[in-house]
Amino acid sequence: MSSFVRHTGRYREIAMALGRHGFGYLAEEIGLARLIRLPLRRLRKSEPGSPTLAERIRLVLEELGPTFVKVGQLASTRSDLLPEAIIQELVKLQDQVPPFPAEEARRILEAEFHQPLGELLESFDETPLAAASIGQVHRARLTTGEPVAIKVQRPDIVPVIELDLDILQHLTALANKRWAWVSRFQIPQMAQEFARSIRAELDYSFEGRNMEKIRRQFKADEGIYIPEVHWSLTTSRVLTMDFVEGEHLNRLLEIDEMGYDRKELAERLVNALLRQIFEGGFFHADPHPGNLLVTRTGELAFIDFGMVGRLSSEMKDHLSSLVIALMRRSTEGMVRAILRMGLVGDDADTDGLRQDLERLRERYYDIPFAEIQIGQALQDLFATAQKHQVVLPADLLLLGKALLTVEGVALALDPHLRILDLAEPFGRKLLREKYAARRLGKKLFDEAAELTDSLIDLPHQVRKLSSTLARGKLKMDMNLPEMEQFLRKLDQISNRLSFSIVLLAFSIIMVGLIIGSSLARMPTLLWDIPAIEIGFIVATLMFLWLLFSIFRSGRF
Ligand SMILES: Nc1ncnc2c1ncn2[C@@H]1O[C@H](COP(=O)(O)OP(=O)(O)OP(=O)(O)O)[C@@H](O)[C@H]1O
Repeated sequence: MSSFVRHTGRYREIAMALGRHGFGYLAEEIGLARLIRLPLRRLRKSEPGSPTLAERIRLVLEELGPTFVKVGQLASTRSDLLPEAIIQELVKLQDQVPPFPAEEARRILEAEFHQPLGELLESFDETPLAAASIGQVHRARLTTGEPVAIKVQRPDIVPVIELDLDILQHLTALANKRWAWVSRFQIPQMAQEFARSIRAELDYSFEGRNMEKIRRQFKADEGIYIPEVHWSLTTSRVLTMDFVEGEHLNRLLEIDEMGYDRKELAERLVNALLRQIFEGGFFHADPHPGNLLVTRTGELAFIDFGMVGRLSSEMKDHLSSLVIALMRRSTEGMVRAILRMGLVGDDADTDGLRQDLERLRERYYDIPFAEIQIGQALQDLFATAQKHQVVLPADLLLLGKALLTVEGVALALDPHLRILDLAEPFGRKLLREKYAARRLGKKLFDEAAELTDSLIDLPHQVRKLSSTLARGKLKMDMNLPEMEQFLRKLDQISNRLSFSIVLLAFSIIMVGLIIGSSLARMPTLLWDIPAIEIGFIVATLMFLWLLFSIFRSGRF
């Protein structure tokens, strides 16, 4: 409320922009017009100039400046929440801002490093290479003669963005009170999440650290180049890094003229992103052609690490289940993996989700596996999840978006690229990690897969059950034969689990004893210790007893 009193002017700008594009009724219904005492006729008088809802949304965001443009760009990754038509418009959002004067950039550099520019740098190009909403990039030379790119933040951009983020939070809260769908679509949480990532972009040292982390991963890889950060000339408002001399990856003609093998470049690009995702668990989340260059020496360079994604080991595990399900073309498996990855709302329609996934599976069925475009397939999956109110974690959507973007760049370089061929070794590694016990043989492997799946699913099921209980919504409509079947299954799982644990313990003891007995033939006689013999007899008896009781129960 306090930000409202101090910043009525900005609230008014927002209400007017909404009105100009035909959304005056929103400002009216959440009570914004009343708060700022704006006559309703001023909100209603203008007819929207653009025909579609999606276009009008983009125009409002563009008009409201950097914070809203960033919010729109982030929202464009939420294909789980927003319809495709809106996403298509949001991806067009560009920061169309003029550069700020070089004089300002010079002043900021001198203020940050407490030295005249002439002492900090050998030279500084006054004309920026590029200007965006948060900052602009200048080419310069260090006193050592080394060429660098210096990203300088716009003067006073932080308070402007902070104010907009405050206002956005206030308006979201008002909307949340007014409409039930606002919380159903998780809009307040989404606004908070966007605010967090926009704040992270405001501190360039975060970007520097992201860049370093990925640079470390590719240190030994001569084909991939991540510029080095110059920390002595880096702060939250200034980022200094090696200058990358090269061509952006969408300059196909120039790339051909330089004599590079486009097919090999495309493969290298896809591999580099897959390595970031699956090996590092930390990836460049915005690999559009403006952020990818091929250098004069043929390396593939990534720049702009303002937006990164992380793949936690839990998510990696779920993703591998999804990969298995996709490979087996199993709708059930896909449903299970998606439900585990996402937040399932009360009104999630799992039957509808299953039916739609079945349709999706049929659509992909005739396409040879290696020709499936993985980024597009994931987008289709996420959109299907969205349709049934399954909200997926932001990092997973960033992953989908990054894959889709790279797929677009790579296919422009080489239209015949088979992305799944490149992804296959990573998928196989994921599976190997998931079922490390593979060498125990196929039977045990399958059993383990099933068991792991049931166990992994347990926390989710328990969470679901406890929230249902908390809401007092548990309906006891299980009849007795079903109950009996359920208990038998539970018994079976616990017997298998006990069997595996005992088998493991027994094997460890046996190995210990074999080592022990070979030691026994040596001069130092450990074998003589009677406790070990007694332990062996007890373990064997316990093992036999457990085997007997499991087989007697007939539920193995
Ligand atoms: N290390 C570099 N070497 C050469 N050019 C660079 C370097 N870093 C940035 N640039 C140039 O500046 C442009 C903008 O940089 P960058 O994408 O990092 O800025 P940004 O403010 O995050 O912009 P956006 O938000 O539009 O992605 C790049 O497209 C590139 O042309």
